[in-house]
Amino acid sequence: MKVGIVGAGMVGSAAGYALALTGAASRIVLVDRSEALALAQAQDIAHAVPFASAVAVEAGGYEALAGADVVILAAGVGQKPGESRLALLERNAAVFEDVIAAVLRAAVDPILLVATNPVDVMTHVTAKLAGLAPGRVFGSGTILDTARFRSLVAHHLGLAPQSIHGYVLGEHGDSEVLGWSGARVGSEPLASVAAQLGCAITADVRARIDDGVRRAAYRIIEGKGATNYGIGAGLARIVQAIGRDEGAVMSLSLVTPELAGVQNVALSLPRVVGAQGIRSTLMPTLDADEIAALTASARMLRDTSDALGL
Ligand SMILES: NC(=O)C1=CN([C@@H]2O[C@H](COP(=O)(O)OP(=O)(O)OC[C@H]3O[C@@H](n4cnc5c(N)ncnc54)[C@H](O)[C@@H]3O)[C@@H](O)[C@H]2O)C=CC1
Ligand SMILES: CC(=O)C(=O)O
Repeated sequence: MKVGIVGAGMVGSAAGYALALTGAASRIVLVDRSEALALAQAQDIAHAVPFASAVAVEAGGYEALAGADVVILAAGVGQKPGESRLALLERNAAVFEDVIAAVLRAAVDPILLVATNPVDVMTHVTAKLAGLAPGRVFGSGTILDTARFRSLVAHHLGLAPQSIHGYVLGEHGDSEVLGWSGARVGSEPLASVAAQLGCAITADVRARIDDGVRRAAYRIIEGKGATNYGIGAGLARIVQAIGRDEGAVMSLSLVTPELAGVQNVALSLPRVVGAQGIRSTLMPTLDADEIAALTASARMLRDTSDALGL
């Protein structure tokens, strides 16, 4: 599978590296407005290939995206310390005006996978600019927040994150909703397992994990200026699910016709991913507080999209 990556900075290069290590792509093309950066990243990733899987890694202009099955969009600005994702919207929406047109001049009917923040509204911007079939334009959404949630719960219980099943929903950002009520460990409800292991999820534990998920990006950006490894791995995992036509369930952002009375809003819900992109959505079972929080998140995103005329 040929995968294009537009934006060869911290996120784009981490995605390329993860794709090379996992073998989720057979060909990776990096494109950036800085040709020198794209070339340097491609060469550096290519030097990992002898230790990893057989994948061709190159840099090029937009024309090099011809034949790409999936194009990851990671171009634009990231947050400065203390800055919210939504504060990036105007700058990154302007970048996408040019980027999406250039991608679609080269690649025929690709799947567009948006990582640029604020990822939900940027997914909506991309869907509108691209005009591709629903399901072929979607965002990484809360895949990273879900990974953070699973990691922190796993750490509290002393278990593997792979055995924790639960999703973060709504915005990839400050209004996101941790789906505590539906979270399970193996096939058992989280609260039951936590009690059996003597690691109850008290209000304090819950607040600490919520903060750890919701504020992770702010803390990491304070420390190293960007986040990249988690999202890079998440993007590669999504590409893998597309390439293998897996039917994997992941929390991803898609323009959703209606949620809790809010129309036409891009946000994350559990989505089923296969060769054609997102093939369906699974409505999660939530408690009353979670429904209220998800509705508020959807309304906020809809209001933000309104401001852009989406
Ligand atoms: N969805 C998620 O979970 C995450 C999203 N992000 C977002 O990903 C985006 C990229 O972040 P970083 O890689 O850290 O930033 P970065 O600054 O390291 O890389 C961005 C790259 O985009 C390129 N670029 C800018 N305008 C362009 C254009 N018109 N055409 C082609 N290339 C262009 C720049 O030259 C730069 O190399 C940000 O919006 C950031 O907030 C970051 C982490 C997680
Ligand atoms: C930057 C960002 O969106 C994240 O790490 O969650």
